Amino acid sequence: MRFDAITLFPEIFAGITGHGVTSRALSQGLWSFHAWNPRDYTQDVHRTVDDRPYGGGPGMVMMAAPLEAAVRDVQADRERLGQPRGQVVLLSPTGRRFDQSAAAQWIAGPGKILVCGRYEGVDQRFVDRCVDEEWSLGDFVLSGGELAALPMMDACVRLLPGVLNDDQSALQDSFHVNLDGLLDSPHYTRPEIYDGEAVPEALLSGHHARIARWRRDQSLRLTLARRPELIEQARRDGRLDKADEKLLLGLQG
Ligand SMILES: Cc1cccc(C(=O)NCC2(NC(=O)c3cccc4nocc34)CCCC2)c1
Repeated sequence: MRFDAITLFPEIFAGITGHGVTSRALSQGLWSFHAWNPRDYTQDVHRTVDDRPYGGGPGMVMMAAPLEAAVRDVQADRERLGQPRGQVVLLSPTGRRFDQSAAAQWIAGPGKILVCGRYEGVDQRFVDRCVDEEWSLGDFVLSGGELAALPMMDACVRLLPGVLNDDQSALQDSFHVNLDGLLDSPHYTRPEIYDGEAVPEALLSGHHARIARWRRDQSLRLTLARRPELIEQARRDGRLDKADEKLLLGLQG
């Protein structure tokens, strides 16, 4: 899988290319990454990439020409290497909401060309001419599209075969970080007593059935409290057993 990013701040991508499982996967050739800076595609001495918005208003807008020139260069590079074209994605607050199923869709394809906006956004003529899809990380204000691209790329790379080892990928199965769509139960590690606080006794018992029951109960309690809609979904999917329903009945009264 190949990711390309069109970005004024390529160093931001060190967040995943330089650290952790995604960095190792990169060096193992399980995916590849190329950053392309629109500033390298300017013609003027000041290397201008932004300008004031027509119609007035605050801030600046990224100009179409440097962005388009960068995208065309990426496409030429992919073509030169005999790689498939790949969709041009604009990270944007007006885009489709990214989620785990989107990550699964993305890795099924040849790899996206991610256009990261800065300032107030990008010239619409660039969007109309070059952008195939718009995707959003969520409804909040960000300083740049890079800060949405990173988590999306991370979610995709983790799904690639060979990136995670077996037990890590077991956790990876459902995006609630839990095998059955509920929120994960609390985690503990050494020391057994931390500043006077002990580890729940069930986890020290060595009884696997008892440990599994404790973890399940904790997941149900936490999910009921924070994401009750996931309980309903699990119920509809028939993923709650009698013991689960008994506990929930006790909690919901
Ligand atoms: C809710 C809202 C409404 C209007 C503007 C903004 C806003 O934050 N505008 C600033 C920019 N935001 C994003 O790119 C961005 C933001 C949020 C999620 C995203 N998912 O992908 C890219 C994303 C656009 C150009 C530079 C950064 C946010």
